[in-house]
Amino acid sequence: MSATYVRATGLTHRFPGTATLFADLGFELRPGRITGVCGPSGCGKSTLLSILAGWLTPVEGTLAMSGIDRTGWVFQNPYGVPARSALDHVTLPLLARGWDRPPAEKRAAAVMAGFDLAQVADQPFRELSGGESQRLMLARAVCSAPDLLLVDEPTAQLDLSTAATVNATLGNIAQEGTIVVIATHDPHTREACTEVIDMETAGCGEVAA
Ligand SMILES: Nc1ncnc2c1ncn2[C@@H]1O[C@H](COP(=O)(O)OP(=O)(O)OP(=O)(O)O)[C@@H](O)[C@H]1O
Repeated sequence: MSATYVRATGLTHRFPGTATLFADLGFELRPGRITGVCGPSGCGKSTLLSILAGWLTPVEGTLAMSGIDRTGWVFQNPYGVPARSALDHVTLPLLARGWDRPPAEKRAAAVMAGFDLAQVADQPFRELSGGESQRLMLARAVCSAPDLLLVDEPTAQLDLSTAATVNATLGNIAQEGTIVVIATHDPHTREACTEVIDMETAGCGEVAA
């Protein structure tokens, strides 16, 4: 069985005509770890997630990956089908993976409970609060069983206690063997991570030559 990892070497990025966001960033991501991408607003956290997702090529550096067949992404802004129930959103990726509906709904309900969403399972997406919608996106991502899960600011819209539930659940997902990467400036989420990529020390704010 080959090892699963993501290894970044010398990652440097800037957009055309802008300052260097980060320079010579090196790190390794492994299953079971929960890695925080931390730093102030605008320092390039979402940009680094886009590079990890393969949507953006860094201006310098390399990304080596092994064993990553499926990448999940949970955006800062939740999106869903307004009239469809919350439970349906989480069941769908399981059906897409070949599960029958009854076990898929059972599994989806259990994952939703882990994100403190049991009470909104039958509500249409349009009736969910911002924080509920965002947690729903996390539950949906978990059910697509990614090897690499990229999460952008999961606790930005949440109160302290719900944020703690989300942080604990992300930790459980990592323990099940998923590589979890979280972009955050929430100090509590940072504490819940097993490793931290500190963008502030990686060239944030440097001016391009
Ligand atoms: N496609 C693009 N072209 C030019 N500039 C961009 C592009 N995408 C992002 N930027 C700029 O790059 C900088 C970093 O953006 P990014 O979204 O990665 O920051 P962030 O650390 O995730 O911020 P936040 O915490 O506010 O979400 C910002 O100044 C942004 O305006």
